Amino acid sequence: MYKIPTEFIDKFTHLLGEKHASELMSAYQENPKKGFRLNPLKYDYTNVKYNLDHKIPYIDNGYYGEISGNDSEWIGGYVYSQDPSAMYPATIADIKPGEYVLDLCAAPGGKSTIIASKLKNEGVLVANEISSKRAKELRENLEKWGTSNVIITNESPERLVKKFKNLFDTIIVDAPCSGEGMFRKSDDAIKYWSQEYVLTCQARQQNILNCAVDMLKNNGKLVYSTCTYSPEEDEQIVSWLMKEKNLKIQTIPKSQGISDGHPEWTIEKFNDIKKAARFWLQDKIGEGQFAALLKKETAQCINSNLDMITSPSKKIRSNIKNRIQVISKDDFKLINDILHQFNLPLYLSKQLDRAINKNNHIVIPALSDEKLKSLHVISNGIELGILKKNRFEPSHQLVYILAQVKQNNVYNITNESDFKKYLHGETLQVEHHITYGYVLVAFEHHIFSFGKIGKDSILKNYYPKGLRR
Ligand SMILES: C[S@@+](CC[C@H](N)C(=O)[O-])C[C@H]1O[C@@H](n2cnc3c(N)ncnc32)[C@H](O)[C@@H]1O
Repeated sequence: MYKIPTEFIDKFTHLLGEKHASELMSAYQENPKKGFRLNPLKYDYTNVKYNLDHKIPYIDNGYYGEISGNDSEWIGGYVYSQDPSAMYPATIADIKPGEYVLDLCAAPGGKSTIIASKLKNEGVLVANEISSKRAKELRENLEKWGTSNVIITNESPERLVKKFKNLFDTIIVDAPCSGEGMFRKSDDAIKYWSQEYVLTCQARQQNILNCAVDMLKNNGKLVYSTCTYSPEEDEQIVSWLMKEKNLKIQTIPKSQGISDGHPEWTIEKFNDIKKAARFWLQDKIGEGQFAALLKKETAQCINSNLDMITSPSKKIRSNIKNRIQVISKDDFKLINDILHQFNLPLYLSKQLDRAINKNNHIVIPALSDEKLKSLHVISNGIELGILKKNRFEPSHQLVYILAQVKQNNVYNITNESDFKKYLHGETLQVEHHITYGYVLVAFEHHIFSFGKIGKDSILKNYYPKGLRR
């Protein structure tokens, strides 16, 4: 571990006093606290090999413990590894199915996977990430989670706000920060720390939040969180949101070990800043975290552009029709023949008539393409598969969605060595299998791929090349 900068130690000794600062500095020398969450969107999701005795109190399906990236649970998207404190911010807005939610700084997807679990495939989640490299990881994690109602964008907040004024019920800004709560996990966070960097982060956070507030609808909820301790990036930002943006801070549930915010670390000293939450390392419940919930209460009723998004005008509708190929009767039969070899989640069956053909990719969009025009959209809703000469090939994304309901057409790999071979891209010799054609492939009952069994009893490998290991 890198040496913690003296300037940082002095700053927190001044803020916390000798005793608490020294407790914090000692806690930096201990091992990070680990946690994981099970995925309630999957069928039989508690059927995992982990010890579930140590529940994290504030989060559904969250547990203290460690998982491995080689586990079938991880590979199939049945579990997500996450710092226990980092699970907290996405729980405080009490998101309900059907809401329009924006996760503005979303990669790698820790908060977005919680939001998707809460939306239960109803409503819309826009998961945005400014870095294109990190946006790819976000997509992989959200697909594995089995999300159907998500739009992944790779955009700056400034460009998003032009499209999405006054639209969202809830926005999460899990802001880029100086990472003082991550010193145990990341040497880079220590290496890059300086007071100047804290102030750079503060300015960036204000820019992001300026856009976020404009994208919230009246009465909308804003979650602001960081994994840092500096008041400049935490309480002072919340104070600025209250004073300059007129947002109202809300009471949030705090289980044992979660501390209050510090009004005395701001100029305005609003007593309500106490409603914010802090996770101190010395309280041993997770890594460092700050979170606050605020509400936008504007006097006048602002028209949201939600209507335009959900039901495009006649003119727009006809433009969309011109650009998107209608699925022909024959193609629809090809698609249906494959899909109906599996059990479909009810919401998917109900939406099949919304499927469109975009350059032979069969997609059920979460939002109309017209509204997303000019944004860099990485994915929008569900891709069911691709039409190739007189056949339909189901997409890998569909695997994770089908895993939400009980499936019968599954080939269960029975030993770890074959599991590894399949992940590597090899074919397998199957025994005693009566079905031919597409099957879902599982290990330890965790579905993670499609495969295709031929008359020669060979299971052809459909695990995507980009994921093979
Ligand atoms: C703390 S991380 C987000 C973690 C994520 N919410 C999760 O739970 O997995 C902050 C993210 O903000 C992104 N970011 C950096 N600068 C940004 C900016 N100016 N606007 C929006 N996002 C930015 C970073 O690329 C990073 O992925």
